[in-house]
Amino acid sequence: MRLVIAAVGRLKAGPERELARRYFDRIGQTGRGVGLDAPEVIELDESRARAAEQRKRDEAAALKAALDPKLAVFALDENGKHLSSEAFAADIGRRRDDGAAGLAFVIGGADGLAEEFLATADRKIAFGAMTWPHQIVRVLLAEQLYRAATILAGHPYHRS
Ligand SMILES: C[S@@+](CC[C@H](N)C(=O)[O-])C[C@H]1O[C@@H](n2cnc3c(N)ncnc32)[C@H](O)[C@@H]1O
Repeated sequence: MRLVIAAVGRLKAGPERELARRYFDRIGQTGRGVGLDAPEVIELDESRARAAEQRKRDEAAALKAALDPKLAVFALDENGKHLSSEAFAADIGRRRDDGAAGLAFVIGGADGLAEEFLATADRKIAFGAMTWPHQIVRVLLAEQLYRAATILAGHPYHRS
């Protein structure tokens, strides 16, 4: 099953990019045995519109255009649902078993994701109630996807 990370904003060369890449590589290795592909990353430029609402609308349109409509959309949003790592892994496993084409995990830019985009997402997931910078969210997501792959594989990385 495809795993796509779509982000508004580019991750510059540096520690966050390196760490996310390290987890993506590990997902490629562990995921192979449990039917999960190595994540594909799509990075989109932030809109340069003057008004925040317009920037969010532009970014939502760019995300819609960039995402394969066959993918289920998991929006990362601080107002989303708090999930345990086991529940996150179980959801991914269920969708894989149901024959889903793939999942797109969407991270907003400095203004966040537009309400209209969030309203059409299949799931909204929060990594806690606090607001994180998109670079950190990408690393958190990479680690949780790796953890999910290890949970599905029965690998001892995750200890509950
Ligand atoms: C800097 S935050 C956006 C800021 C915030 N929405 C606002 O308008 O002040 C950038 C992106 O990181 C992700 N993000 C930040 N905190 C998060 C959290 N606690 N849980 C999940 N995603 C988060 C979301 O995708 C968000 O759109």
